[in-house]
Amino acid sequence: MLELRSLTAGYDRRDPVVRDVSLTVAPGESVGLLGPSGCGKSTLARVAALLHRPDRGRVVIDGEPAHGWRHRAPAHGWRHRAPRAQRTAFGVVFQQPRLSADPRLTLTQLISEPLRATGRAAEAAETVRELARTVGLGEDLLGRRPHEVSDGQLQRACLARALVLRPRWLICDEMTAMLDASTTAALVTAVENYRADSGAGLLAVGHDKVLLERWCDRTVHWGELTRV
Ligand SMILES: Nc1ncnc2c1ncn2[C@@H]1O[C@H](COP(=O)(O)OP(=O)(O)OP(=O)(O)O)[C@@H](O)[C@H]1O
Repeated sequence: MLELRSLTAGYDRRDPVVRDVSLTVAPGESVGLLGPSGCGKSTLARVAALLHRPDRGRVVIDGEPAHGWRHRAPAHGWRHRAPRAQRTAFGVVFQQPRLSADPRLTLTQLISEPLRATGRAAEAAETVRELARTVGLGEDLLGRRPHEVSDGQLQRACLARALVLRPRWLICDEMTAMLDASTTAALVTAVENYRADSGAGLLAVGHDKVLLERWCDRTVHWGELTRV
């Protein structure tokens, strides 16, 4: 179970963008979270994936409260305080692949980066080939860098990277917002194939009601999440 309990979060403690929001995703369940632009969906998604520390409230992962969040450490860049088992429980895909892909890496390096970071580089070659097939990325593209591929191709690589550690929870934040209909369908199918195989739960955040209602077991609207 992924439980977001009474979360308050934002960028200014005096004026949080997420206020007392609660949401639960059951194992294997897919939940679509709908809301207008700027309401705080991305912020909530980042808190859920342990990338942004909430001001108040808890994230509870399979009964275990989250212990730490990613934070910026002076002179060290980003550091993660959550235990590895908790942070690798999540695979996250964001709206803009170019902002979340290091331009110096080839797609193979990009996809396998979480394996290298967790001491599993030896598995990279085979796993990347397999995942490239899962997300519909031709092998000829794997040696290219982000500026040499399209947004859709790069987003496929970002999805492959999100799946590489076989997370129990997937958080897709407007994953397909800038993509055409056929790439959207391919990415949604890749996520669903992975979920059917792994039993992972999904929180898909977006503003496309038709897409999320078709994709997910249930959808909730931002306005329903705040306790009254
Ligand atoms: N890093 C940041 N620093 C300060 N304010 C931010 C930051 N990121 C987002 N915000 C503000 O927080 C509010 C919520 O933003 P958020 O991205 O969570 O909304 P959203 O619902 O995901 O919007 P969209 O659908 O447009 O992506 C907005 O008013 C935004 O300007």
